[in-house]
Amino acid sequence: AASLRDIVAAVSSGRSTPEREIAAAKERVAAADGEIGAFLRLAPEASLAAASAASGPLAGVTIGVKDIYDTRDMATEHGSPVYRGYRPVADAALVSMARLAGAAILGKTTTTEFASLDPTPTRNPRNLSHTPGGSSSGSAAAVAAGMVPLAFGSQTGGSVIRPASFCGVAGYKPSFRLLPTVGMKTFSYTLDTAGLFAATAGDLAVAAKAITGRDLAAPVPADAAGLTVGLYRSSVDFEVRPEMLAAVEEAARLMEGAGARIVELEEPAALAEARASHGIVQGFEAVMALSDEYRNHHDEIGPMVAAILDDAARLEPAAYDAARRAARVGRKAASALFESVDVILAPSALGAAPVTLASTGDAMMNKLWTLTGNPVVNVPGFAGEEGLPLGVSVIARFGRDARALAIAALLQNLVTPQ
Ligand SMILES: NC(=O)CC(=O)O
Repeated sequence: AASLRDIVAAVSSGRSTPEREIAAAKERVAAADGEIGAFLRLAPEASLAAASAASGPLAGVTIGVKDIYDTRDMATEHGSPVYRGYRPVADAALVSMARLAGAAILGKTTTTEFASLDPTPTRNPRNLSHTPGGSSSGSAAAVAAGMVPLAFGSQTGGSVIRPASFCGVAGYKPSFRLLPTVGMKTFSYTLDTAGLFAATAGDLAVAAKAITGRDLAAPVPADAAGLTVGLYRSSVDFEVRPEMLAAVEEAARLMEGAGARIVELEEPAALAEARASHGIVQGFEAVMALSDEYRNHHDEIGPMVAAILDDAARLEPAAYDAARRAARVGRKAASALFESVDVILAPSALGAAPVTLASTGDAMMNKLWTLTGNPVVNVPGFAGEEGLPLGVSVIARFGRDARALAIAALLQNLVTPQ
């Protein structure tokens, strides 16, 4: 299927029209989604007709939106029976901004309940016996299957970068709060981050620029001359499968071959402690954010999210405050890392997608960077066992999203030359 940039070029040149792109996307969903299950529902014809007449930098670009984002024209159920049939009055901010940029919100994609851990029925398009990852399961799968060129996800632990890695697509977890989470169901209000999926890092940059109006589509360097790239050695690398460690090494070798200086970065203790504090921050805030659902619908919600809330309900405020202090110290340590390197390379997941639909995998490789708020881009194209994809994360200093996207695009060009 055509990439986002191909569609934008075709529509702006008159070779295609938004109406044709929307019809083609609907056909792709009808043809592929029966066995994948990425979409929950498609937008009403009136909305798609309005999008067919839209103009703007994303005219003709169809988007799959994770069903924790409010949509004015479709039910928004948060992956939960508690919200069955729930109809918001207004679009979430990011949805509204995408419509203003001319995009067509094609439909809602599956999410784990409240964007936590209870898996959806969605399958990995690369191998249907494997999980697509979570919590943005349908968004990653819809892009990986070529149904839509762009999808919205979110990350509180690893819910953009991990499914992007499992499904072999580019994923972007922006600097914390770069994209608004207004109208997106809250799980943890100091962690929840709106994110994007597309075929390539270049497509992500064009989408992010069009939606935000920020100059996030910086020119992609022809080579890595002058770049210093940190090869991150975390305190939990013993949990990473050898094939993923090899993929990160390959990414470093490719960058070195393109002129980068590679330096090994041992994880500072402050970042190991910050990673260990993520669960306490996440759970304590989720018990408050979901207080009504937890108390009035406890027996209806999924067993995994219920267990997380049961555990977190026992946390004392002092424990949460200590975890927040560790997070703040971690953010300072993360900032110090970037005094010596331009970007960091690290695993996007512990390995390839597990051969199960009963779990969406483990956020171990992602949750630190969600907590520190650094921009992360998953670069697909590394090959794991059984032909399953592996992704490598390009991580930049907080606020340097254009740099993260540009260097990720460079790495992607090295991994899979265009
Ligand atoms: N929402 C999340 O990020 C949870 C996960 O990593 O699966």
